[in-house]
Amino acid sequence: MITSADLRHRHAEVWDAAVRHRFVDELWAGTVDDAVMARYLAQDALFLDAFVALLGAAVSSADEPGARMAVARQLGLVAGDEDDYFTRALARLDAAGPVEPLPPTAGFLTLMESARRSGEYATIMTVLLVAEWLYLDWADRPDPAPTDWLHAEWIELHRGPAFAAWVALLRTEVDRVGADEAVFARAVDLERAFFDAAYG
Ligand SMILES: Cc1ncc(C[n+]2csc(CCO)c2C)c(N)n1
Repeated sequence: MITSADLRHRHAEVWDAAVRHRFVDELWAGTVDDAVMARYLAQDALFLDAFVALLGAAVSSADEPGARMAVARQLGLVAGDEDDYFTRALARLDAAGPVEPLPPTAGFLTLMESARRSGEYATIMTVLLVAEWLYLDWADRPDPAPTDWLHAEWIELHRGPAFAAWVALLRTEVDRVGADEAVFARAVDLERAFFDAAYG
């Protein structure tokens, strides 16, 4: 069975392009243009809603009580802290209005909906794994944090021991039940395209 480590290795080129994206560099440097940050976060709010639904599907389809409880705990966290950041960030950027999904967002919404409808725990967990692991990877730089809370908190939400433990759980689960490689590759492509789209 293919492991999460193999998958990341096989798709390293696109993975690394996402993790070292201009958006990530600028976020760390605290120099992301407000218009770029607003476009990114408005799209990510759409992403996040489908992501919460997908976490619900993972809770529902888990084949093991310990894993179900761990995913349910994470679902509660996402609905709390992360939602609070979006509310404050979008208000500050004057970007709280409704937006249409750009193509990478639409691609993610389709991928997540199809995983959710499949009810396949392995497929659902593969999408969650890419979304969380790739974010942990870019947020885990040793660089000093930017000073503006708008940038610093977006980094803080994606690193630290609790978030790393959640990613470790996703890897363990995907390694246990078997990853869906096509879904993994599609999700990595979409992560890179999602950063590109923030630049219009
Ligand atoms: C396009 C896109 N991909 C991945 C994430 C990462 N992510 C989604 S929900 C969440 C909360 C923690 O479980 C995290 C880290 C994102 N925000 N946007």
